[in-house]
Amino acid sequence: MPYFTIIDYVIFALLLVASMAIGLYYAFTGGRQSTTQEFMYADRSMKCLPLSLSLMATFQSAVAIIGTPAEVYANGTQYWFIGCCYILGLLIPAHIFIPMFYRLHLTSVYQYLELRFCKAVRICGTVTFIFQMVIYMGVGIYTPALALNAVTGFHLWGAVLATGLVCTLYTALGGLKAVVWTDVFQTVVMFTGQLAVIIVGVHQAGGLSDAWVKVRDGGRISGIDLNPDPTVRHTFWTLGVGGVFLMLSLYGVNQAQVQRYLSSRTEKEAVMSCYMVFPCLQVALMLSCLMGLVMYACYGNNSPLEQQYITSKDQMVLYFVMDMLQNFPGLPGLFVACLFSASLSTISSAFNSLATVTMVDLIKPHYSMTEARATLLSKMLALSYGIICVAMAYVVHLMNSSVLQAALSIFGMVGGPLLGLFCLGIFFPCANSIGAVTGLAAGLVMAFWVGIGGFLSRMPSSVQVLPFNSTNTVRPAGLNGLYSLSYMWYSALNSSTVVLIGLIISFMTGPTKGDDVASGTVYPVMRTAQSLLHKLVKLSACCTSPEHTVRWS
Ligand SMILES: CC(C)(CO)[C@@H](O)C(=O)NCCC(=O)O
Ligand code: NA
Repeated sequence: MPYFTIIDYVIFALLLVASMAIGLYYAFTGGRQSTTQEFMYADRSMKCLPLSLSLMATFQSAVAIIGTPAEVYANGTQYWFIGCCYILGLLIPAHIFIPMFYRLHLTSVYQYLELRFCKAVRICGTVTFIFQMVIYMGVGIYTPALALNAVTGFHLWGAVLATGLVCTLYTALGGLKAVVWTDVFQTVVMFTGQLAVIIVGVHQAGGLSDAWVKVRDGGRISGIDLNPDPTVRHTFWTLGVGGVFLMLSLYGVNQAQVQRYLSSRTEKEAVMSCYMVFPCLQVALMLSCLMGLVMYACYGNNSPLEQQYITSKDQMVLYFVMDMLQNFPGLPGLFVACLFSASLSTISSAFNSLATVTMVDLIKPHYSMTEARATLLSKMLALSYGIICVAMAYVVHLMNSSVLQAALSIFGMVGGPLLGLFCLGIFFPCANSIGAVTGLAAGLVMAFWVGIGGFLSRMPSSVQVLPFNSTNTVRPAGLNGLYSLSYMWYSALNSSTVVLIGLIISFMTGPTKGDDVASGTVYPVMRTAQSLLHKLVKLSACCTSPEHTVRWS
């Protein structure tokens, strides 16, 4: 078994110490985290560069660092096409969601649901979000610890507890300012670690051109797959189009992200930060896909998994790092720091946003309290979610699934219906509260039906039920067709279900009249389309008229 040197331990410890120091710095400077405005919204004074790095870091955890290379190693670069969905997936939040939420001056994104519908819808939204983030942070904290344990024998629960403790402390002490600035620092560590491993890996594979020949001959460079079959896991359509809905649920209506938009100094800066996520995400995606290719260049088809050095795909990256970097003391430590950086920046955002919604949406409306009291309680809430996170890690420990698919499925199954709820409110003025609640419930039922059905039907035991050789040729029919839907479509399916059912129920129970909708809570689709068309007509007239006037006058 590969081992860790003292330098590796020191680098890993430095990451935790530096993150803690940033937390302490923001606990004792500025307003000393004495108001909820500072603790939750960094006094609404953030600039766009740190915000954009933090926005990217929130949903980029060890899951992506470990899962993406494993995916690319096994199935080639098709997954890279998910980068296409970042365009619409960020433009729509930047021009529709952010301006609306910013102008409403919300205290949490779920307050929108109360303004547009009623208090009950707000609470349903909040509870759904809490459910989503609690599961996700369990995956986030468990993933790096498990990989480290499997490959180096590092104590599993020691790693979970150490990271959980440090992260909880700096989040509870330093508030959103600490969360954002540790995200910035951790992003730098994350990129550096990945880049170092890629460079050394290419070197081990015999240089760039050799590495290229190996991955090309191994068939790992995938062309664009335009197969319209929605059951194929990764095609351009599932990734580039299904992915847009995933991105909207994460970057458009997720509290962790909206909280960052709301904490920027100006609306313009909030929109800019969303734009700047685009290059950051592309770099992150590129690094993790390249890592998969480099792994293939080094191992070819003799994967350590096949040779039984490891027991699951998700241990591959760390095994590769320990295997290739044995002679570079410190580099394994740097990569482990990179893995944990990715996860720390995710769970700290989860703690802070969970504490915020619990306070703002569930507690404050029902109990009046002083500002000092509220701030103290928010810090206690952040601490409690830290403990819940470690407990969730144990729950994830009991399940057993590929981490990337697990995380993205959670986003689709719980985040998808939430996205649908917001879209129902924003784009359909006629939707009413009963429609919203029923729609959300229907979306969640659909999500768990298809999600769990799909999970069970892919279990090894049910594979044996199917006749031999027929799995590839016969398309699954009926319910099995639904169960085999690519997990990349979950967000789209579940959000559309909410909108559809929401509209049907609204019409049955009396649609909301135009005048009854609170101002600023509905996006004027028709008006925007008209003005866009108008501009387009004017523009084309401008381009063509000079010649025409010359010719015809
Ligand atoms: C959320 C996306 C798809 C955005 O590229 C990506 O960061 C990803 O695959 N994340 C996996 C989940 C995680 O890293 O925790
Ligand atoms: Na992260």
